[in-house]
Amino acid sequence: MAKHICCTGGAGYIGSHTVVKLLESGYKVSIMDNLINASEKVLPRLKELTGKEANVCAHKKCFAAVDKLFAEQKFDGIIHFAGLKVGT
Ligand SMILES: O=c1ccn([C@@H]2O[C@H](COP(=O)(O)OP(=O)(O)O[C@H]3O[C@H](CO)[C@H](O)[C@H](O)[C@H]3O)[C@@H](O)[C@H]2O)c(=O)[nH]1
Repeated sequence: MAKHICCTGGAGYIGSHTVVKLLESGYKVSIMDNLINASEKVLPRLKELTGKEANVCAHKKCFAAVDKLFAEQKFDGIIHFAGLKVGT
């Protein structure tokens, strides 16, 4: 059975490229991203690029959606890309 990876920040720059590679490599992928610095348009592009569908939790600061994701899904690993840069 395919390993299941949760990718936080998976709609962002590095995260979305990682999701593409994971899907192409045969992993099952869940994306958790609050879209604070990403566009929803990225999400359908991931399927267009890979022909495979990620499970998406674009939670927009809805913590209940995050709780639901973790209650319903079992993950083999989590890759954490959800973060904001601080300007200098
Ligand atoms: O609390 C948070 C904070 C952020 N995010 C999400 O995390 C993702 C982070 O991705 P970013 O694209 O913001 O950051 P990256 O580090 O992937 O990429 C950034 O750094 C790169 C170089 O390291 C390039 O400069 C790129 O253009 C720039 O966006 C975003 O989708 C954002 O919505 C959350 O889900 N929750």
